[in-house]
Amino acid sequence: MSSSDTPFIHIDHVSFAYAPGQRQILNDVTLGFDRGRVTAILGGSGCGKTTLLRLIGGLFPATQGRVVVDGEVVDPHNTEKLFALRRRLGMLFQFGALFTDLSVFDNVAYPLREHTRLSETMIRDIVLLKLNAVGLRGAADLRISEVSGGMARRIALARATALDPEIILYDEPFAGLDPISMGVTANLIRQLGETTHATSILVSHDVQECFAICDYAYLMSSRGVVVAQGTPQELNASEDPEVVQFIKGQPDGPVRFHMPAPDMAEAFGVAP
Ligand SMILES: Nc1ncnc2c1ncn2[C@@H]1O[C@H](COP(=O)(O)OP(=O)(O)OP(=O)(O)O)[C@@H](O)[C@H]1O
Repeated sequence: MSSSDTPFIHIDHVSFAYAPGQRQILNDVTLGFDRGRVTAILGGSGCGKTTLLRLIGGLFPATQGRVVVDGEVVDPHNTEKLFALRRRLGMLFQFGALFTDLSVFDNVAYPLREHTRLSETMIRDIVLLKLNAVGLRGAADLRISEVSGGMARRIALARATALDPEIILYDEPFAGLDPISMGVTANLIRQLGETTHATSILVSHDVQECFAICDYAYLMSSRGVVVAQGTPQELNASEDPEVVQFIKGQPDGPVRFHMPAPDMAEAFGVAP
């Protein structure tokens, strides 16, 4: 969050557990997302990044605190408001989640057919425009089984932006991609944000890809707290050992590689 004003999307002192008595995934976290900016939420596996996206999308209520989008508190129990919020959201799921039995064209057309009453001629024009924006207009008639992983991610991007969302949530957009496809996807996320003025939030553990395209980033830890935040330049310059360890991908540092576990000898039932 670059200013002290209330941000467009505000996660305000949120704590969260999936069920009463279960492990607290988020512990009093506060994050802000400015309108029209690309903000990254970084952190190791299981630290609650996807959970944060679920709270923004109203899939679960915060246990404590509140999630505010454009001045409205997100309330999963208020179906009408939730529906209105979801119309403003585009979501790129981990690994794309395309319909494998549909063509590329039909995948991108899907949200338009589901959520609008546009004519097929209009839908065709929009789909081709969206595919063109990701460089895949020529692939419209292919089946999903015929496209590469990198292409699939771009098709998923075209689908996520089909309804011109104001907010786009990206869950691990670089997972499983080769370095070239990663770079292409990263640039597309930036470009789509710039051309549509969407507010983009991406969760990832690919630090350098995110730093290349984001305006601001939060670093979460496995304790379910925000350990650092700032522009990529600020975070790159940080001397905080936890930040340095995460950014440089070092195995040793304040964050332990091994989860707490019984002694090896004890676990294997052999005498020490
Ligand atoms: N529906 C659920 N019910 C109960 N626990 C869950 C549920 N979804 C996730 N969790 C747990 O919540 C924790 C945080 O998960 P989350 O998916 O938010 O992490 P993440 O940072 O996105 O991780 P990754 O990078 O591996 O996707 C994990 O320990 C996970 O096992």
